[in-house]
Amino acid sequence: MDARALKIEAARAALAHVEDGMRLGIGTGSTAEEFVRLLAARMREGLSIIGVPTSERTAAFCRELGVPLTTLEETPELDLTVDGADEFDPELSLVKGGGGALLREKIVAAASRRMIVIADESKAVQTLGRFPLPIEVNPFGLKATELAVRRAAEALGLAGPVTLRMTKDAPFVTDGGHFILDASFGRIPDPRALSSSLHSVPGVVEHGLFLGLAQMAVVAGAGGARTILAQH
Ligand SMILES: O=C[C@H](O)[C@H](O)[C@H](O)COP(=O)(O)O
Repeated sequence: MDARALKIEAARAALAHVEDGMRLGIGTGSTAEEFVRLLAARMREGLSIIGVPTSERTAAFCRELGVPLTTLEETPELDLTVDGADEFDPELSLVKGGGGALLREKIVAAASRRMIVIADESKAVQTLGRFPLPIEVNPFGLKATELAVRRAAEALGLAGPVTLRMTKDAPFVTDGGHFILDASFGRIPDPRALSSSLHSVPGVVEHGLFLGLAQMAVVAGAGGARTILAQH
């Protein structure tokens, strides 16, 4: 199976958990887009849901395919969020934000009763940190915030390049108007400690560690899709 087929497989398995009338958080990224395609097809057969998109990109894609959308202002409580991840560990702690949507993704996941992660086996790790951790920061005071992030990480024994995410020749700007620092710490043995440490840095808007948010992952590999349930 090629990479796209695996994403479709995971998305299809997650779609089985979507019920008529659900208020859905709809993730961002290439795997989430496969979910939107399948969701739209199921809706053409009669399924009725309302979705809250986790990014402008997902919103545009949903509109293109006719998936009805609402906002957290109108619908502040959701039944289920289905989203991709950049990596996940055996406890279903995640790193997200490779596509820059981590802030809205986290707000939407936190507003949902359940979160299902859809991924292929390449995203599975024993310890988070192989994928550089995206940290969303306010553009004001960028250098000072970057320095404080490095110091916060160093206090936990973490080090490595922290780089400003760029598009061609300008900083990448998130849907919220912020920048992203990608922190290559290599290994994050205590994600909870890093999470609270990063949250204490003024200028850090959010980070891509999703802890205790996902209840389930459907992970597609050569032998089909397997389900992982979180213990929390
Ligand atoms: O900001 C982007 C999101 O966190 C994505 O869910 C994540 O990057 C995974 O994307 P993909 O399914 O394209 O690998």
